Amino acid sequence: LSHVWCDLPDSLHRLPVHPLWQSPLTIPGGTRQSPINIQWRDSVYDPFLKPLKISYDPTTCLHIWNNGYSFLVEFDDSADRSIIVGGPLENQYRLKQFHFHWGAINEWGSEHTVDSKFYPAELHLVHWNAVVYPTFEEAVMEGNGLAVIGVFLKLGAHHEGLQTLVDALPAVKHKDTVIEFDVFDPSCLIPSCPDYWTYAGSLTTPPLTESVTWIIKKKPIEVDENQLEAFRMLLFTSDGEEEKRMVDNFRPLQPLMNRTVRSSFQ
Ligand SMILES: COc1ccc(C[C@H]2SC(=O)NC2=O)c(OC)c1
Ligand SMILES: [Zn+2]
Repeated sequence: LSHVWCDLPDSLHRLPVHPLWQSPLTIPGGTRQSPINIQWRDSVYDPFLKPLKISYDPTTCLHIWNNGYSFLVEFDDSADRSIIVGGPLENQYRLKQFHFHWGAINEWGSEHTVDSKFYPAELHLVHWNAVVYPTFEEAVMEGNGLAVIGVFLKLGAHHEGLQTLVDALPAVKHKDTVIEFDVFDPSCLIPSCPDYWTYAGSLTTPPLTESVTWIIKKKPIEVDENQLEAFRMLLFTSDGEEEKRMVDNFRPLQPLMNRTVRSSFQ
């Protein structure tokens, strides 16, 4: 795919939301692309799925960074201090970063859909298999390299835990800005209900590699309108460039192809 990216005129490469990224493009020959629609009635209960065990150390939190696609909260992943284990996973995986995808309006914004319904936003907590692979970059290229927990956000009550994050966003309004963010426990963003769906998929931004075990929580978290609006005030563009609001940073749905979505619940 790298040849596809490099033979586009530079002007195209510089678009904040790369048309190829937004297109229904799947990796040529890709058989496990993400995101997908989760058809509840087609998911298969797997009694052998374990509960997902989440243990994050809030002091591993490093900074918030606007990378021009989303805003990322990054963690110190130099040791097994913030990890997940169990669920569909064979190994434990280390937390590297979390970020969100959202829409310009509340009618859409999530990457995955449930019975073709969009949520206004979706949280992705990105973990990598440091048991088997020496670096994150290598894990990104391997079928069992990454595990991403997806959490849907729905419009409702104010979310206290999210607000500490929202209060920091004006400081990372522009692409390539970063601020220190040194104590945050992302488990406050994960519903207490243990139910999830899981399937084999991919990154949803370039390099789109098919290295992600997706764990999508059944229950959404509730956030209020002001908190969603705070996401929409971020910019794709750098300071000094013509402002483009950071909205609709989600990839189109990809074909399920020969995959089954399993559920941890009946
Ligand atoms: C070079 O490695 C990468 C590149 C991009 C992402 C972020 C993608 S993947 C996802 O779930 N959502 C996103 O926006 C990544 O995350 C694991 C890893
Ligand atoms: Zn994502």
